[in-house]
Amino acid sequence: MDARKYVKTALTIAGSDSGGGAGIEADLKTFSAFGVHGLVAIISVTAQNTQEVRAIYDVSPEVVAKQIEAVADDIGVDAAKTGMLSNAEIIKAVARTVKKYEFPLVVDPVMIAKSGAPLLREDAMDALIEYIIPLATLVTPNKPEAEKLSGIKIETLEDAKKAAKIIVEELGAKAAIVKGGHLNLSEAVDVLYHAGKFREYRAPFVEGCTHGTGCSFSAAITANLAKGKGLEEAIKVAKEFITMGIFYGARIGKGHCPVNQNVWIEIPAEKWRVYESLTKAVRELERIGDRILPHVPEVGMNFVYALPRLYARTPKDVAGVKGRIVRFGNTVKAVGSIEFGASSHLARAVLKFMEFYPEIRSALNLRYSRGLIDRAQKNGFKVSFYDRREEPEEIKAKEGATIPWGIETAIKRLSGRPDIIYHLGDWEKEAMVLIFGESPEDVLRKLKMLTE
Ligand SMILES: Nc1ncnc2c1ncn2[C@@H]1O[C@H](COP(=O)(O)OP(=O)(O)OP(=O)(O)O)[C@@H](O)[C@H]1O
Ligand SMILES: Cc1ncc(COP(=O)(O)O)c(N)n1
Repeated sequence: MDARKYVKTALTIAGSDSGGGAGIEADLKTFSAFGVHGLVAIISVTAQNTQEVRAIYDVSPEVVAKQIEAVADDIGVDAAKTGMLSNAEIIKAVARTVKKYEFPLVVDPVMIAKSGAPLLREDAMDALIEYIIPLATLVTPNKPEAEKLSGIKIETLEDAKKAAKIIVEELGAKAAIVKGGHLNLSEAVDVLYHAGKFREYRAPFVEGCTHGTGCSFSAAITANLAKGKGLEEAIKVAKEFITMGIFYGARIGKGHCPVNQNVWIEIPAEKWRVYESLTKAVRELERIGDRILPHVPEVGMNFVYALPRLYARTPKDVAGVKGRIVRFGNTVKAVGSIEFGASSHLARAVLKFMEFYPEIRSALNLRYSRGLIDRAQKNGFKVSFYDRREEPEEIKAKEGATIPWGIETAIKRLSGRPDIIYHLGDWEKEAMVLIFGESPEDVLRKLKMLTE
């Protein structure tokens, strides 16, 4: 068995961005996110950050060609993309070299960086059109790039369609997708012209980070082509990938912050870690159920664990026990399975806590008793509380606002991070003790100390 055939490879022919947001760096991270081995031919070194491009140093056309040949001859290329190509001599060398091989080629016709710096010389535009576009399996221009290539002004979706068609029928690309990031529409719509037909890809406009969107989007398409997906399917996956990457963007630097390519694998991986860890802890809780029994509230107990702070935004990002944990004979039992979004109250308590202390991602609730609080204090835990009778009217009137208000009030009351927050209840509201910790294991450790 030759295991090598299970590893797919994608090549990026592009410039390096020292800020790690766009170019070669964005492409490699994207390839990794899709489980594809990344290969590179660096055409230029840029000294760049989120605010500006400070210097550009182009690699010689011969060395660019040699990089492509070195990897294609030995390793093999399942799909390739181009990004920043900088000058006409590099463009000609790239065209001459890729022609010798048969891999699909995605062309991202990078012209100007988000920060405003030109990444393609004015006099290289004709070379791009003459030598590179006809070799493209797909061209991925944004609005200004599509205007330059097609020669028409783009304001509407219809204009974007016309431009995509011109790039295919007049410039000789196999397909073109005009991206809607710079179009003033209500959604981020990209229009593909392929095999004589149009297809639209839509996603909501999201707030986040957009440096390197074009690079990551075209790299995601390339990675999926390398994995053997058809063009339209590869674009569909790339569109999902880029929307998530923008939404959970890496908020670094003082200028345009970069897309977060890690999200694609990090969220599923973290979800699994959370699930495994909470499952183990709930099992342990059931094992020591006899001593927990007296502390189970009338409304039942829950045990929650949130995704890391960057990904924890709503109760859907927090795992808990469906149907809660209840008294059962002489022990306690989880009613349902562990699911994300299974808890509302406790999940909102943890989400609020994480705004102050991002490392505290887990919590469990017990019935209040003076004895528990005394033992907590004896064990050296930091204890705080809130009083529902002090809740402002406007908070009371807002659905779901009491718990976040309570947690914030309790945290601000104390100097330092609480381990435990309690409240004494109110009309028809049971008094409760909440134990917080970094992980379910940490919460269990505290719980054991309180109930020994
Ligand atoms: N705010 C946003 N929300 C959702 N999708 C977006 C947003 N901005 C851009 N996109 C999408 O991201 C992809 C890249 O499009 P964009 O037009 O930003 O490319 P670009 O200008 O070449 O990117 P860059 O120059 O930053 O590398 C497209 O699918 C586009 O629709
Ligand atoms: C090396 C390199 N390649 C491409 C871009 C375009 O990305 P953006 O438009 O997001 O700045 C860039 N800034 N740097």
